[in-house]
Amino acid sequence: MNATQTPSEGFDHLFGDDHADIVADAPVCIDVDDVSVVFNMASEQLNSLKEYFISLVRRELFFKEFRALNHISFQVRKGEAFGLVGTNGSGKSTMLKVIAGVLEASEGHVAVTGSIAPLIELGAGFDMDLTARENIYLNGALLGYTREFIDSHLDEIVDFAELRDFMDMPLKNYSSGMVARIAFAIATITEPDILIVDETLSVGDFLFQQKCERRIQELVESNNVTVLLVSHSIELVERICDRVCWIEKGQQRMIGPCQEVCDAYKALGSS
Ligand SMILES: Nc1ncnc2c1ncn2[C@@H]1O[C@H](COP(=O)(O)OP(=O)(O)OP(=O)(O)O)[C@@H](O)[C@H]1O
Repeated sequence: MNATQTPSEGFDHLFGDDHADIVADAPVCIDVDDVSVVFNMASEQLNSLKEYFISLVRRELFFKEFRALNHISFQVRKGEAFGLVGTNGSGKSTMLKVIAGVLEASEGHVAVTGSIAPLIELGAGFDMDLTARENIYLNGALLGYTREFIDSHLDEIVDFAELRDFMDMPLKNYSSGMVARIAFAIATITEPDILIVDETLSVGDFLFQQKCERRIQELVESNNVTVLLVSHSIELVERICDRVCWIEKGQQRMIGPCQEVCDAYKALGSS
């Protein structure tokens, strides 16, 4: 399937390996239908908030439109591991934010069935002044967990993150890798319907990255959890994903079986 195909066309024959075959008949749980995202950006370079307001009051401030996503369409089935690849600034995170409901599409629609655990922006859903323990409850509540549920799973979360000695330290004193550990541990303590993983894992050390990858693989193998993965590690995408969508400079370049799309994407480097 290429960028010009509609999402409902030519879908089923694209699955290659065993896991992909298993989920090929599952119901669609993410339907991205002709989505565009347009950002308004100030057309002049303004150096301070003061300059901005003066220009605004004088009606001298003009905006130009920037299309971060241009008519993107794809469907993801329940239990599928779906990757998004593309070079820097191509719109992958923007796409994830629209799916997670953090950002509204300027045009088109996204329909999502099920609960989402979004690991998109590191620290989103956390209060850096609170301790890690307090943040586990705060972030857990945002993911829909009750206090009783967190109480009974706290040890498991802390053990997975391997940060038992740091639970009463404010999160602002954590390194980015430590924040990622807490965020990943909370998000995957149960099986969310949809797990969205952006570059969150890249700040973790290699041991923690391996642990997260194993956990993601377990969730994928359960056939119940849909995983949406954005990573610049093409090897990680190749290991985890069934299908991949390549978005380049806001345009949908290619969608299909993981290896096929990854090979085409990697060929960018040799052209
Ligand atoms: N709030 C915003 N306002 C204006 N432009 C934005 C905003 N958010 C993103 N953009 C722009 O949209 C484009 C796509 O950004 P996005 O973060 O989705 O890319 P990406 O593919 O995830 O990039 P990377 O691989 O570097 O993380 C970029 O040019 C970025 O500057």
